[in-house]
Amino acid sequence: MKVLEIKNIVKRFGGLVALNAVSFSIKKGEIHALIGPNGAGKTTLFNIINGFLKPDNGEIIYKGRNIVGFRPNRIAKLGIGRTFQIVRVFGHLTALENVLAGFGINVYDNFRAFFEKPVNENYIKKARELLDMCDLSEYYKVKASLLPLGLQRKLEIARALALNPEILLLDEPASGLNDLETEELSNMIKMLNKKGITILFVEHNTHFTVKTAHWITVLDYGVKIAEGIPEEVVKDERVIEAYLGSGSIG
Ligand SMILES: Nc1ncnc2c1ncn2[C@@H]1O[C@H](COP(=O)(O)OP(=O)(O)OP(=O)(O)O)[C@@H](O)[C@H]1O
Repeated sequence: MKVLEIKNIVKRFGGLVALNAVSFSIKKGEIHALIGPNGAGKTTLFNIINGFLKPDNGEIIYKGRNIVGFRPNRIAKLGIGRTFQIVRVFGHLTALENVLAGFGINVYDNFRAFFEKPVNENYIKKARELLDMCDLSEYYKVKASLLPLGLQRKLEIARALALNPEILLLDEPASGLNDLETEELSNMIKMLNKKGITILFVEHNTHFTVKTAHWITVLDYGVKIAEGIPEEVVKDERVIEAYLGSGSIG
């Protein structure tokens, strides 16, 4: 069953066609990777799915409706969460406060209210559960800026989970992580997926991608050039050529 359909998406920046009629769909319960050389259009597509950018053409179908034009907050509330290429945890807040902040507009009237209102015990309990799920329980009192990058990425995921997403978009989750952190993150993503969360991630790390994803879609210069199971996609001649041409094999 399709949970998200990307249909004929076109995005231009001036004369540059960043996405040229890209179509593919994400099945419920899968871990789907979106890969491609630098400048292929991956982040642009993420930003379109999340409502940060509006495409020039095409539709994003979620829960039976076209969400193009919806604001990012509305899309997040509908069930599509995300993390960013450059980690965006609140460095001056503790790990627990970061997850509490993730409950966001569902709990607080505005961001200031987060600091002014005493937090309901139930939300603290729920936030501790999310930290626990992301192997962060022992760090709940630690300021986010003091955590190593691998844990900051997990924290960003824990915060995104606060909105109870059906689909989680992860932008280069393994970027900057060492081998051990990368493996832990891969295991965590698989565990979240087993709990029922559909995952779409963008990644340059081929090893991580092949190990983690069930299905891979490949973009090159804004065009979908291949899709399939990891073992087949990495052998696809068009894919190898695209990466060799760019000089950046993951
Ligand atoms: N706001 C913008 N204004 C102009 N051009 C842009 C903008 N955002 C992206 N582009 C261009 O669109 C193309 C696709 O960029 P995008 O960041 O989506 O690629 P990517 O596949 O995510 O690359 P990377 O792997 O390097 O992050 C690139 O040529 C980029 O320079």
